[in-house]
Amino acid sequence: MEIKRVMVIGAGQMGGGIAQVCAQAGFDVLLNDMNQDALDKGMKRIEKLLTRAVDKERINESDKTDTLNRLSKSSQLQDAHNCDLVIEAVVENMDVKEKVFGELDNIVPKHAILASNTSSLPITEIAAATKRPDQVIGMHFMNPVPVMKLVEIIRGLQTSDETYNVIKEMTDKLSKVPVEVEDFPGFVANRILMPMINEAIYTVYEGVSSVEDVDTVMKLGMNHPMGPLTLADFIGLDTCLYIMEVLYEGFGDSKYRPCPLLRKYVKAGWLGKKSGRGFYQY
Ligand SMILES: CC(=O)CC(=O)SCCNC(=O)CCNC(=O)[C@H](O)C(C)(C)COP(=O)(O)OP(=O)(O)OC[C@H]1O[C@@H](n2cnc3c(N)ncnc32)[C@H](O)[C@@H]1OP(=O)(O)O
Ligand SMILES: NC(=O)C1=CN([C@@H]2O[C@H](COP(=O)(O)OP(=O)(O)OC[C@H]3O[C@@H](n4cnc5c(N)ncnc54)[C@H](OP(=O)(O)O)[C@@H]3O)[C@@H](O)[C@H]2O)C=CC1
Repeated sequence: MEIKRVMVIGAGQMGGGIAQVCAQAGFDVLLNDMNQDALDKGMKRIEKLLTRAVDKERINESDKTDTLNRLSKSSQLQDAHNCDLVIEAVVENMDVKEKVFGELDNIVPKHAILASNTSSLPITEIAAATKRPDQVIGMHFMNPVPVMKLVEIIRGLQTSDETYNVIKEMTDKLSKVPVEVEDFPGFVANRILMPMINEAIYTVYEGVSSVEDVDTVMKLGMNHPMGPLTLADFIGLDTCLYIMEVLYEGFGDSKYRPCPLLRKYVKAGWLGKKSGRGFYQY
């Protein structure tokens, strides 16, 4: 099966990045969000990043124009009726994802593949919301999508070899590096990363050190490009909390309990960079 037309659902920080790299790789892309404001902001951000790439001479003006011409906005799921692949990047919530996949299953053509950019939720369960579980797969991009090379490809229990091979080939075309991962909570990336971020939050919560100092320790001591609390703000504290909850529930092990300070910040609406306040102010 050849993929030509792609819909990306959710015009947040991940959906926008995924739509951009797909359009840059030559695919026709529909960026979908039910929130018109998010859609407009997502498109503007893509344009800004492409302009920056032109300024840095990584692409030329006509690459930028061609990429933008391959991108369109969509506010209705029905627009997926002629797409070969849909990549979902809405909020990290199983009920919302199941609803989106259930609806998509009745809209997209028979041959279409449905992928989720979920960072931790079981692909097998998302697939069960459709009548095509063999054509459902996890395609977990890293943030910021245009910069990070990795894509975790997660096979659900019923994902077919054909679906896996099409998505692996697609990932290669996006100039990303695929790593095949089994369907377990948090996959590989977040099973390792998120407990580290949660522990950094506990370190502040227990008064061991300040936010700035925890970040400095990990930046200068371990050569991490960002300290864990800056990274948590960058990912989104809501997303960090949802992932910790998936790990905690999925493994039933207290070592994954989310730090109460993380819960408190999310309840306050301090979601990190995207809301203007998290461990830092933006
Ligand atoms: C939660 C999950 O499910 C999984 C995840 O994604 S976990 C998060 C994984 N990501 C990380 O760990 C990111 C860690 N941070 C980094 O690697 C770096 O700090 C960074 C790449 C984000 C920024 O790098 P930096 O050297 O500090 O800053 P800067 O020089 O401004 O940026 C480097 C390049 O990245 C680009 N960039 C930075 N932020 C960007 C963004 N949000 N979107 C697109 N491009 C971005 C810049 O344009 C720049 O490219 P050019 O040099 O070509 O202009
Ligand atoms: N942040 C990160 O670093 C990473 C996140 N992910 C995963 O990517 C997904 C998205 O995360 P992220 O981009 O950070 O989140 P954001 O909050 O930035 O964006 C989510 C977007 O999806 C929209 N949305 C929510 N529900 C629906 C729906 N039913 N239909 C259409 N659009 C909807 C939201 O609209 P509104 O604002 O109106 O709610 C918002 O625009 C999550 O599953 C997350 O776990 C994966 C890798 C890294």
